[in-house]
Amino acid sequence: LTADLLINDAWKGKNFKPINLDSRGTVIEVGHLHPLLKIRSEFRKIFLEMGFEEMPTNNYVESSFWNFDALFQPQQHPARDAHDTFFISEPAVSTSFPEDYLKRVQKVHSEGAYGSQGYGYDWKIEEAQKNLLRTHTTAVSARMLYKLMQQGEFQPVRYFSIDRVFRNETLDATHLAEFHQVEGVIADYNLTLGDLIGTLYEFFKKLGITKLEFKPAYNPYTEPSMEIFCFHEGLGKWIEIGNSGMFRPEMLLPMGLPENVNVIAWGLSLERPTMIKYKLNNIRDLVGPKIDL
Ligand SMILES: COC[C@@H]1[C@H](c2ccc(C#Cc3ccccc3)cc2)[C@@H]2CN(C(=O)Nc3ccc(OC4CC4)cc3)C[C@@H](O)[C@@H](O)CN12
Repeated sequence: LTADLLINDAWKGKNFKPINLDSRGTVIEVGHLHPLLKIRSEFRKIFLEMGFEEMPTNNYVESSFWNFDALFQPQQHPARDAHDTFFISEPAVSTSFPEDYLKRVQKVHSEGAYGSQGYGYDWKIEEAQKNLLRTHTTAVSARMLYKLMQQGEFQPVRYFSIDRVFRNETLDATHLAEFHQVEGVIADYNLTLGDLIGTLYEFFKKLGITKLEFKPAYNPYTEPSMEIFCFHEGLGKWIEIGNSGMFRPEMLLPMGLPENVNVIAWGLSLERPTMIKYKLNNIRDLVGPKIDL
C-alpha cells in the first residue's frame, strides 16, 4: 500500500495480505550508553542520595598551585615530576592566585605554621605557576573548600566529583594515561576517622559491597590515610577499591577553615568497577581506539 495507490483510489482493485498483528517491527540499530557513563550515573545517584553536591570539574588544565601546593604537597615531591605529570607548554603558567592565601601556603610549606614545622624548603612561586593536566580531582576539592570560606561563615558541606584525571604513567592492560576519578568530600565540625569509616561503609553498601578492610596508607595531603579493600564475592578475593583520609591541617588552615572543622575524603576510579562489572580484562576494550592488531 503506497501513497500513489491511496491518492487515486487505485488501492481498491488490489489484493492485500492480512495484517499480521503479531509481527515485530523492523529492528532499528540504535545507539548505546557507554558502560563508563552507566557506572558514572550509578555513582552520581548514590552521592546525590547521600546529600552530596556535584563539584564543577570542567577544567582539565590546572595550576600546580591548586593541584599540589594547596594540598601541602611539597614542590620536590616525585609526583610533581614530568615522569608522573603532564605539564602544559601553552599556556605554560597561571599567574593569578589569591594573594594572601598564596602567602599562607608558601609559609606553611617553607617555615611551617599552625603548629606544623612545614617542610623547610625554599618554596618557589614559579613552581606553583606551572600548568598541568590535573593528576587528581582533589585539586577541585581544594578550590571548592577555599571558595567555601570566601563566601563567609563556615557551613558543613558534602561535595563529590566524577571526572577525568591524567597521569604520565606506563601504559599496560589496566592502566592508561588517564582515568576517571570518583571523589567524595565531607567538611563538618569535629569529624573523626570513625565518621570516614562509617561513611565508606554506607557508600560501598549502596554498591552491594559490605565486607570492608582498611589498611594504613600515606598521602601528602591526608593524615591519617587508609587504603580501602573489599572481599569481592564474584572474584573470590580481596581487592583494593580505593583510598581515603582526613585532609591535613596544613591544607585546611591556610584556607581559613576553623580549627574544629575536619574534612574527610575518599577516592576510587570509574574504570576498575566498570571493568569488573562488564568482565573486561583489558582497559582498551573500554576506552581508546579500536585497533585489531
Ligand atoms: C594510580 O592509580 C589510581 C587508581 C584509582 C584511584 C586511587 C586513589 C584515589 C584517591 C583518593 C583520595 C584519597 C584521599 C582523599 C581524596 C582522594 C582515586 C583513584 C584506583 C583506585 N582503585 C579502585 O578504584 N579500585 C576499585 C574500585 C571499585 C571497585 O568496584 C568493584 C565492584 C567492586 C573495584 C576496584 C584501587 C586500585 O584499582 C588501584 O590500583 C588503582 N587506583
